[in-house]
Amino acid sequence: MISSLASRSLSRNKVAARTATFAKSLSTSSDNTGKTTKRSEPLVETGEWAGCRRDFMAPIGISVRGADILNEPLYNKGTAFKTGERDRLRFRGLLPSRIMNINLQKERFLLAFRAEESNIKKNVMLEDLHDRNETLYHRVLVDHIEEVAPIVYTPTVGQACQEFAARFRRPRGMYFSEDDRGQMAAMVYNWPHKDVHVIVVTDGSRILGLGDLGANGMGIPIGKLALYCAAGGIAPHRVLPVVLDVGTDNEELLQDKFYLGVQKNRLRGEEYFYLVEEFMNAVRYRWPNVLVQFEDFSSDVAQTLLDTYRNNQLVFNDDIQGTGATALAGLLCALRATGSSVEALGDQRIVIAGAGSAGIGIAQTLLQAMMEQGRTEEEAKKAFFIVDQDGLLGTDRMESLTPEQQTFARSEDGGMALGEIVQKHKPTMLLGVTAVGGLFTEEIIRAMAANVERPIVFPLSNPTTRAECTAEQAYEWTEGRCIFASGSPFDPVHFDDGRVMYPSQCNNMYVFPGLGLGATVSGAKTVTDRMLYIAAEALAKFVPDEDVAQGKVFPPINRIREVSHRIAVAVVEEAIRDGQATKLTEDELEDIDSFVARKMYYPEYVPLVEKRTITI
Ligand SMILES: NC(=O)C1=CN([C@@H]2O[C@H](COP(=O)(O)OP(=O)(O)OC[C@H]3O[C@@H](n4cnc5c(N)ncnc54)[C@H](OP(=O)(O)O)[C@@H]3O)[C@@H](O)[C@H]2O)C=CC1
Ligand SMILES: CC(=O)C(=O)O
Ligand SMILES: [Mg+2]
Repeated sequence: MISSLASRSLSRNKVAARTATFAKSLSTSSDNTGKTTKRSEPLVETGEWAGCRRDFMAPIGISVRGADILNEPLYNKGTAFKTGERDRLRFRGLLPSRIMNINLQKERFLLAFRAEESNIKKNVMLEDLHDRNETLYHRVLVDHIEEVAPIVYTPTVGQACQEFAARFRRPRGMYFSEDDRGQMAAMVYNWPHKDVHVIVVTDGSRILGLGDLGANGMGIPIGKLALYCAAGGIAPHRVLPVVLDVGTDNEELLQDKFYLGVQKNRLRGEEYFYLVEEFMNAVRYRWPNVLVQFEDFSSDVAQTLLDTYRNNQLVFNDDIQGTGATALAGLLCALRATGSSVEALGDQRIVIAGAGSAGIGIAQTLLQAMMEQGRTEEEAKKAFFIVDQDGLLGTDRMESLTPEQQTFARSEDGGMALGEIVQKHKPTMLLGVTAVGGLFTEEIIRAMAANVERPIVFPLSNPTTRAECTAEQAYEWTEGRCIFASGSPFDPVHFDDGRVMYPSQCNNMYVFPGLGLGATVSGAKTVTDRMLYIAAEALAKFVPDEDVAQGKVFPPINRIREVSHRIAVAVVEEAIRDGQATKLTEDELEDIDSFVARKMYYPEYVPLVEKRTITI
């Protein structure tokens, strides 16, 4: 598949183009918000990845005045404000005299951060920084993403959501509830930033594998958007986290006197969909080109919402589509690790435990990939064994299955339990998206290992407590033979004989930032299935053979900006092929790598000027 897709990609030598891009990207600069300006002298190469670092920054014109600037996290630089700027912006004397640079500020923050042992307290420290100084916050994320991602994202974000009300200090994002019906188009103007590019919205109904957390689910859009900025290069003033607060069916929250959301049972049926529709119209009214990412909606509404908007608005569902693309990339690399061709995907026997948003999203994406490789749908479907709480999806219960699940229902063995399926059908791949921690028992994993030399085991549920098995268990029960990737990160596993196993993280964080960047900078009108497929292909290609040989089937997290750049370029190219790219000029079309690189926000301090003194 990779080779067939490659032949369809734009006809140019990408390696040569990337080299040329580096030189070219150095002769333009950005105002740190993606706006580019021409410059006559090239910069000195910094040794950093092309497009990431720039030593010239156009000033930002701000309307905030004097001391208020210090309380505005998007502009605040704290002790890094230089003397001239303190004078010019009229807050000289309000900061201690010593002037630090961003690296020293970061060092100081990390010292305290690393001294803290509790991950949830680390999350609070980071959120406090987010609320004080966004540039420094994002710089910490960019430079230390591997260390910090598990704190702002899974697994710690799960606990942050569970304790959201108790830890609430300052608001971030927007909330829309039934009481706001009829007001939403006006309410969106309360958001202080006029150029929003990406919204991540949840209704809190299925937060990771933790169930219905209602309005406490706000932690998820905040965490996802932090990754959009740090990993995907979307500027922080261009993202908006949203909770549709339609109530909760979580009894504990309904009784909790400190719960911050609407304390009623969930809105359902027509009224629910009307509310979502009003929200979608409102955001589209103020920001016509905004990308809306649906996140952690329970499966009874997730597919319907996606189908309602996917063909005429710029939306995607991360749990269905982003996860599908990510899993496809990981499984293609896993095939490489077993010594098989990626074209052998359709020859696999794939058991997916979990038939909800993620399980069916993965199955649909794999099915599409097999068809790209030349299988018919009928042939490709035979590879799948999908299991829910009632066992294998079978044609004997078609009427209780969704249309998407029906595609994968098998005529034999309907209702068969997971363990029996593994014994009887000898799968080569076992994926878990059930949110049931420990579902992959020793017996199941040992049965996989008895049938296949290199079993592929992906327990993808989040957070860590919900993983179907741990990395240590999977490696131990397969004598180190399995290829392992999990939704939340696990540490390397050391065997007594000196071998070290490297678990990978298979999480949609590898896809959504680059996908969103590519879709927004190209001015795409919709997110097509093909864009997701191309994103998967770009991600899979990013993993070098040396890593694959060690069983690593995803790139290291600390290369996520490069991954996002690569995915965004591929998405832009696909948007062009598909006639979807509405924003690109001739110049930009000529060198897409450079264009995308220049659009990526990089967190560093830019000069600030009061708006009336300069026209920006
Ligand atoms: N790694 C990643 O990037 C991602 C991970 N996820 C994770 O995947 C998990 C599921 O998410 P999502 O699909 O949206 O959730 P859903 O609630 O939509 O689906 C869960 C599915 O698991 C099934 N299930 C529950 N218990 C069992 C069991 N004991 N045996 C077999 N199947 C069972 C449910 O069956 P039934 O319908 O019968 O109840 C349902 O089909 C979550 O933990 C989430 O965090 C999600 C997206 C991305
Ligand atoms: C990763 C993700 O999107 C989830 O667990 O829901
Ligand atoms: Mg999710």
